[in-house]
Amino acid sequence: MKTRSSDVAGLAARRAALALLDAVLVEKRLLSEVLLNRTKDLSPEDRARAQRLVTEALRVIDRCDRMLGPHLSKRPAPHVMNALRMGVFEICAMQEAAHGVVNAYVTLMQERPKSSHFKGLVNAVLRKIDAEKAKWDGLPAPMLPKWLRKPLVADFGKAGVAAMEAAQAKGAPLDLTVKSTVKSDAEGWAEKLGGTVLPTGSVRLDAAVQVTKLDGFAAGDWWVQDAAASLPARILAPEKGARVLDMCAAPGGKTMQLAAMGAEVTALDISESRMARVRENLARCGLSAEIAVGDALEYEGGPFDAILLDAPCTATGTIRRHPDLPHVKDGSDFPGLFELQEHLIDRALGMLKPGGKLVYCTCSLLIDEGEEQVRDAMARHPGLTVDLEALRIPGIDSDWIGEEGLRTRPDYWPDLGGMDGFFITVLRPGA
Ligand SMILES: C[S@@+](CC[C@H](N)C(=O)[O-])C[C@H]1O[C@@H](n2cnc3c(N)ncnc32)[C@H](O)[C@@H]1O
Repeated sequence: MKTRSSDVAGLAARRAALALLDAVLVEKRLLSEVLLNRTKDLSPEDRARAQRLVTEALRVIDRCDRMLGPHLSKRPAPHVMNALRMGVFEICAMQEAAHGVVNAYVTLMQERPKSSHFKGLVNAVLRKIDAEKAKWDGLPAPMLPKWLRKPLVADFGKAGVAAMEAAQAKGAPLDLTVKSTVKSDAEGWAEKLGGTVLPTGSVRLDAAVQVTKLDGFAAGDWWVQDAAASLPARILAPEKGARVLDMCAAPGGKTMQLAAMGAEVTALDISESRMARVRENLARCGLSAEIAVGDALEYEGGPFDAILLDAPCTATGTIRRHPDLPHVKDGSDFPGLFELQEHLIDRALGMLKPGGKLVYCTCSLLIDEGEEQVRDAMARHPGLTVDLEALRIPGIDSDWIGEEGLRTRPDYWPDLGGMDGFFITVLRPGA
């Protein structure tokens, strides 16, 4: 996706955003899989703009379709429909001046023979949308697709799911984990970067900042990590020198927390390419860990004082940051993940020293990947217990802790900007 010499300001980013929206909604590709490749010829500013446009539009695509519905007697081809959606999003949600938006999407329609004869439709519909943009604020919050909504309603009720959907539509702020575990350091960085310290110790900034330009990034004084994602390592809280296996480690946020706490960490992951990011992150932050690439189910190591198993999962707890996920997935690969989680738990329990602990977590909203996994593991491993006391760390509301572990949700901390959905527990094998 190249910038063309004839492009007016903003057109290159819009062209890329539209191509990315096509990739998600038509090709069913995750943004993380296509973003770098499809924006590689753009300037860093245009790439950031394209990413922001498509991500924010995806959060409210449902609302864009509601605005468009009355103006379309039949749905046009996907590329045209996506251009209309981007136009509605820019006019209604971003409050951009309509003439610039209309011109941009009409120009983009003209660039492809198959869409060029729809330029009149795009022009006419977007102008009508501009005339009725006041309706936008009254539209209901976007709903999750049925395949995901149904199991969530069964677990959290309709009101619970509606609260999560409202939180997901708002997006996510940017959270940092400061390298030191001393609270005053988090306060110092919050002051320096214009953020706030959250009850659990992360520093929260406005999401619109460019991370790599911030003070402390290059020096590795902190790294980006959602507040909820920082909890498993805070809960594991290793003693200095403890042998800890981070069993599914890449890209390494939790490895770095554990290493910064003084643990002797072995970071294991099946993906060589993702492991390269762990190496880079450790180097940037001046931290060290033993690196192992391989399948955790076949890994022969240990025994360990503690194991962190941040298992591969549906990532449904991160939809506020990854709004492409519900459009790309359909739930068909979920049972395979649940089975893998079960095998990984069994493997982890077999690598612990007597008296050791397993911190199991998933960035998922599904009970099958959290509470249900714990109940099943207890049935398979007589004597296995949940250490609920270990979950009671500063900033954690005791209402979030159930019999099987700690559950966070996107609608928690509503006044602070929410948090990712996670399930975290501490398991201790019997003697
Ligand atoms: C949720 S991510 C881990 C995130 C990481 N703990 C962090 O905080 O940055 C899950 C990871 O599991 C890895 N994975 C999947 N199957 C695996 C297996 N059989 N053995 C080891 N790692 C695996 C994936 O490559 C992925 O990096």
